[in-house]
Amino acid sequence: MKGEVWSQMGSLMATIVFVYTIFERFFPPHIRDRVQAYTQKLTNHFNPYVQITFPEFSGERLKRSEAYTLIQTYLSANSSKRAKRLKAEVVKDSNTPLVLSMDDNEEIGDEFEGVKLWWSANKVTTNPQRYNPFSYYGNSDEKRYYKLTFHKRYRDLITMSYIKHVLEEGKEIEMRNRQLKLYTNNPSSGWYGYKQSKWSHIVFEHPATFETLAMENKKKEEIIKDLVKFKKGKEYYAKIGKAWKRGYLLYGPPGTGKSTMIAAIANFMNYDVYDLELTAVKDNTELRKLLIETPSKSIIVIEDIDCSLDLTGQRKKKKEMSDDEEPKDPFRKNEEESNKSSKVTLSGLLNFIDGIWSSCGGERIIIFTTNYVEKLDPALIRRGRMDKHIEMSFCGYEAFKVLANNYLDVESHHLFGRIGKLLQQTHVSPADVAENLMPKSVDEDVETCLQKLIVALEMAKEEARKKAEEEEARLKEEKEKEEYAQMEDKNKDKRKEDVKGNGFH
Ligand SMILES: Nc1ncnc2c1ncn2[C@@H]1O[C@H](COP(=O)(O)OP(=O)(O)OP(=O)(O)O)[C@@H](O)[C@H]1O
Ligand SMILES: [Mg+2]
Repeated sequence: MKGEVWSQMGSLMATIVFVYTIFERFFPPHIRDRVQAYTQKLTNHFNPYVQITFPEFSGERLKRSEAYTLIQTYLSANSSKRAKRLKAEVVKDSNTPLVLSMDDNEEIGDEFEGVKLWWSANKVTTNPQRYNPFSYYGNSDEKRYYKLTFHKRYRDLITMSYIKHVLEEGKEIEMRNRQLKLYTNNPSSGWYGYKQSKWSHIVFEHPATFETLAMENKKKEEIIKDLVKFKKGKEYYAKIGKAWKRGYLLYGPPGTGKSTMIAAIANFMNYDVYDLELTAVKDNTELRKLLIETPSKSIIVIEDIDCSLDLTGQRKKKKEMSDDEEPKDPFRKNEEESNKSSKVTLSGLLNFIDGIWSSCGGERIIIFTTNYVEKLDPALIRRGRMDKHIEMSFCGYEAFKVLANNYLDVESHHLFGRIGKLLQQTHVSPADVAENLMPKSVDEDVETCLQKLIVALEMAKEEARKKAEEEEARLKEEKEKEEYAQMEDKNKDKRKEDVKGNGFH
């Protein structure tokens, strides 16, 4: 309350100044100036406290001040336990539906590096009679502001470090509490229409976490450590002179959890996901425009990179073929023309990943997924571009245990041993295992589900065995055919030789 006492003292001084100004017309100007200077000095002498105000709406009052909002967030986190009168607000796009902040005319203390300071929430009503029902702000003459009071001895510390700390902390809390979003790129034909933007979004509510992700523990921990290091790496990246970004390549057969892993990363990092559909991007310029709009703390995802445009050189071949033919159908011609103009190239993409563009915004993760890592251009996946290659493989015993825990709430069971052995002998994806573990009716208990999985695994094993046998038979047949052909060739040659020999004699 010390701050409040001094601020009241300040108001008293202000009143004295006010009284002086009423009488000012009775004094000649040079005496008036002197009196004012002395009053100011006197006030400063008695009041060693400095006050800074942060109004809710500054300037044209069109936009709520960002500083005010961040201070409110910071104080909400710190004040809701201490302040006695709180204000509850429903905040949009937040995980916490109700945000508590201190009410008008409340004051709370804070401490920074051992220095005490006070925050108060204030409101002034300049013209209480005038009420504007059309105003966005309700009563347009009601002005709110936060007031920070501290001893003038700490002026530098507070203005240089504390306020920065409050704003950063406020931002951090805001990021933590916000709802994640999943963005997808709009086709460029609609970019310039009414209210259209390059990306559209929905709330991202995927429940996947690293805990529910089925993969070997060692591998999982390695990825988590990598992510934590990246998140804390702002100074490090600045020091080594690299853009603050990291690239992951997730590869593996279908249903092994690549998309699930992306969701787990987004939830873990608390980043928005930008799912980039390359086939809807016309050319490199558009690609650049899209990527430049992705902000900090985001994950840019390009799924099935091997199927996206001419990154692997295959689409290019198709285009070259269609150049020679003259399409008869006018609609087809249009389609082919748009295909021709679809020119997102590997170098365009690499330029973004590596180039100066990538440094705009900072703190970004780029994830590519593919089912066929061997098809990708080595330039795309070399280290430095894709910093980490993560193989998502078939379901092993450890992964199965995670799934059993997720789907059936069991950590051990007498059937686990048998399942472990079968998993060693087969190649099934976690998606297939999960499908069998999921109870399909209320009568299915743990035992039934595990038995169901055993049957499925045995079938998969049998199928794999049959396939292997068929493959072996096919190879054997091919070899026999080859040997037969070689023998035939030899016989032919021999016959020719014989004919030649007969002719000479
Ligand atoms: N490793 C895993 N951990 C937990 N669940 C998994 C895992 N792999 C697959 N699943 C389950 O299987 C479903 C399909 O997995 P997901 O979509 O992540 O596979 P994917 O590797 O992206 O496949 P695709 O290559 O076809 O895109 C998911 O909804 C999830 O429930
Ligand atoms: Mg997928």
